[in-house]
Formats: sequence, structure tokens, C-alpha cells
Amino acid sequence: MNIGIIGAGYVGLTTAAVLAELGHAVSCVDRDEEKISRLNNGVIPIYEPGLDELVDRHRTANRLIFRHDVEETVRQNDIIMIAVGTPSAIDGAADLVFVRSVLKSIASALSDSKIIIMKSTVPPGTGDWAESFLIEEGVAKEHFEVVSNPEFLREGTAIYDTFHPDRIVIGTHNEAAAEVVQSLYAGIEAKTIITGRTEAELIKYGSNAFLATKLSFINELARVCEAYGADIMDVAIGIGKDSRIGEKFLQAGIGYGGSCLPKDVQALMAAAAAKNEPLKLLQAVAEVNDTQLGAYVRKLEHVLGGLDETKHIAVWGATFKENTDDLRYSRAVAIMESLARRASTLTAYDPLAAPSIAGVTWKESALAAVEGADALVIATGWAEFVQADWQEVAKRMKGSVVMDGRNVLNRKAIESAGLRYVGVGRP
Ligand SMILES: NC(=O)c1ccc[n+]([C@@H]2O[C@H](COP(=O)([O-])OP(=O)(O)OC[C@H]3O[C@@H](n4cnc5c(N)ncnc54)[C@H](O)[C@@H]3O)[C@@H](O)[C@H]2O)c1
Ligand SMILES: O=c1ccn([C@@H]2O[C@H](COP(=O)(O)OP(=O)(O)O[C@H]3O[C@H](CO)[C@@H](O)[C@H](O)[C@H]3O)[C@@H](O)[C@H]2O)c(=O)[nH]1
Repeated sequence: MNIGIIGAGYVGLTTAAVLAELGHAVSCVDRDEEKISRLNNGVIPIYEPGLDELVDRHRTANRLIFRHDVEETVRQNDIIMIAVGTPSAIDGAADLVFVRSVLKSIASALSDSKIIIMKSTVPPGTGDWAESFLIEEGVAKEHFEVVSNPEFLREGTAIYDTFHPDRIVIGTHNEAAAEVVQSLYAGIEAKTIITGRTEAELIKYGSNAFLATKLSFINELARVCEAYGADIMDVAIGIGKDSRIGEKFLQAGIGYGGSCLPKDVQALMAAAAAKNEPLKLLQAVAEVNDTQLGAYVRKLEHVLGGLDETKHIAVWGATFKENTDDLRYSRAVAIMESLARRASTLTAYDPLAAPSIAGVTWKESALAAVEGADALVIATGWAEFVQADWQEVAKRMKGSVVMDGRNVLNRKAIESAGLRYVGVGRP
């Protein structure tokens, strides 16, 4: 099938590459001309394991093309997929400015029958609104069908997740359209859930809100563990073994970040509040996440016997999690911003990113960053940090404190190097 994907970001680019691999002819369009010209020169603008190889293969075979003319892409493809960003507005609601602008372009180009797939994460009711918007813009109802098809991939494992989703959700009451959308994914083995449009939109928000709830739950329980001298890692294993709860997403740490969980929790709260249904549970989930970092900085302060201008702190990690270059709502960046206001020297290293943060000096390697440090904070769980040479780290540091903000390190290896291990919710 001919598919036009609008938005060449983490979702658009990954989906485009996977659909090309499944045998479709895909045009991926972005208004960012520089991004498109880089893609046409074989430069992938984001880091996502396996993406470059897949894009390269299909671009060279002409099954995947990159362009920046949205209207032309709409005219030439029967299936249009919207994968633009839906960031948080000031009040936390999803800002649909990019979606609206894409719909305007679609309206101006649409003349024959199209299926418009909403891949972007959008609030409940957006599909209905998009349909009314297109009609108001003069498009005949019989010329299009808006279908919700939310995306559940995780950054860092986006290609794998797209080929092996837990489920494919298709939101439409139009059977013919549902069949066409389902056929796009032929070759992928997954349960397909065909439901209403608003239900599909809420499945996406409900999923992210539930994942965030699991994380804030375990992070809050980690605080109780700390107070009682218990180990959250053991507690989480015991809890997760109950199949009704599940073992995944129970890793305590300095809080969840990224471009999705924080914004989608806020957007669902805003959507619910707009209907006079304030979500108290999610409010608490967000609050726990917002205070998790502060609790950890206070712990560092306590362990160091004060955090002031005499201290040199090293931080490993900048991205919001490992295996991505994405810095959006990164807790690692937030912890550096907080520490930079208090410590005299802050050195940092990340394998992929070195964002400009006042007071932070970026080093070329993990070992260079710890030179002379009183304490080391692990803010992102990169494998490189897990596998560090702790004897060498101990030699280079001035102090001995290793704060494992992601509970990923091998405690024994650290302690046998003479260093002091401090995790989250661990004795
Ligand atoms: N990143 C993820 O892991 C992930 C996973 C699932 C769902 N989502 C959702 O998918 C959507 C996209 O997320 P993302 O992370 O890929 O965003 P992104 O910011 O990486 O990419 C969005 C792209 O859309 C382009 N764009 C914006 N307006 C445009 C327009 N009018 N015409 C053409 N291109 C335009 C931007 O230039 C950008 O390249 C969001 O709604 C997000 O919540 C993201
Ligand atoms: O046990 C865990 C798991 C994750 N995290 C943190 O939670 C955040 C989010 O992680 P993850 O969900 O793996 O990353 P995303 O790529 O943001 O993926 C989420 O957001 C996407 C965008 O909506 C969805 O598609 C995915 O299903 C959903 O997992 C990161 O800061 C992680 O460090 C933890 O602290 N402990």
C-alpha cells in the first residue's frame, strides 16, 4: 500500500521504516527541511538502535522516501498517518497545534478517498474533532475516515517494539477502514483490538497513566523501604511475582522522564478536569514523581555530610533513559540542574548527549568525569555505567560515594572496590 507519514520524529521515522520493511511504499514527510535533507543524505537525526540500517536499506531501494511537501504527500497516498508531536500546553493539556496544522494541509489537498490514521497521542475526542474540522474546512465526509491507531513503542527499543507489539489498537466503527489499517500490519504477530475512536485514544492515555502509576507507587514504597532499612529491589521482586501485578516497570529510581509519561499524565488529568472529573490518583502520581528527585538530592546531602561549594559531584547520564539520545523531561538533566546550584564542581558524562547546563562541565569519558569527585551519581542506566571498572573509578575519585539513581549497578563490585554504594530505597 502507499502510505504517507507526516512527522519524521521518533514515532514517524520508526513506523515508516517498519512499514517499508513490511513491503509498503512509504513517503515520510516533515516540515523541518533540514531534517529531510539530512535523511535524504543518509543521516538519521535521532539515535535509535537498528533504525539507521533499516532506513538505509529501504531508502536505497526507494521503498521509503523523505520529503517536505505535506500537500503533495497527501495527494499521492491513499493512507495518511499523522505522527507529529503533541506537547504539553501551559495548563498541562495536550497542545494540538501541530495536529491542527497537519489537518489544515490535509484539507487543502484532499480530493479523493483517504484513510487518515492518528498515530500521535491525542486526547479523547480528538478523532471526532478532527473529523468535524475537516468537514468545516470543506472536505466531503465520504472522502475520508479518521482512524485512531495509537503507538506504544518505547524509545531505545522502538524497532523491536514496532515489530513485536503487545497489541495493535485500531479505533474506528468503520469496518472497511479497520480492515485496511489492520492489513498495514500484516506480517506482525499481535493481538488486534478494534474499538471505538475515543476508546482507542483512552487506551493510549490509560496505558501511560498506569505505567506512571506503577513507577510512582514503587518509588514511594522505596521511601518506606529506606525508612525501615529494607531493600526495594527484593520487595519489588516479591510484589512482581504476583501475576496480577507483573514484574515489569517496578524498578525504583529518581523518577520517570521522557517525552511521554510526564506529558500524558498531565494531558489525561487536563482532559478529565475539562469534564469535571478531577483525577486525584494521577495528581498524586505526578507529585510523587516531582518530589522523587529532591528526596534523592537530600539523601546525597546527608551521605556527604552537606552539599556545598566545597563538593565536587560527578554525574553519569544525561538522557531520560538508556539507549536513546532523547533529553526531553530527563531526570538526569533535572538532577544536574539541582546539583549545579549547590556543588562547587559538577562534571558529567553521557555516551550520546552533552546538553548545555549552567555549571556543568562535560567530560569525554566516564572515568574522566569522576576525576577528583567526592561523589558519583548514576542518573541514567546505560550499560557502560553498569559495566564500569570500579577499581579504576575508586582510584580516580577523591571521595567514595556512588549514588545509584537507577538501581542498576552491581553493589558487590562497587563495595569490593572500597566504594560506598547508595541506591534508591536500599539499605
Ligand atoms: N517518542 C515516543 O516514544 C512515542 C511513543 C508513542 C507515542 N508517541 C506520540 O507520538 C507523537 C510523536 O512523537 P515523537 O516523539 O515522534 O515526536 P518528535 O517531536 O520526535 O517528532 C515530531 C515530528 O513532527 C514534525 N512536524 C510537526 N508539525 C508538522 C507539520 N505540520 N508538518 C509536518 N511535520 C511536522 C516535527 O518537525 C518533528 O520532526 C506524539 O504525540 C507522542 O506523544 C511518542
Ligand atoms: O521500571 C522502570 C521503568 C522505567 N523507568 C523510567 O520511566 C521513564 C519512561 O521509560 P519507558 O516507558 O521505558 O520509556 P518511553 O520511551 O518514554 O516509553 C513510554 O512512553 C511511550 C510514549 O507514549 C509509550 O509508547 C511506551 O509504551 C511507554 O513505555 C524513564 O525515565 C525510565 O528511566 C523507571 O524508572 N523504572
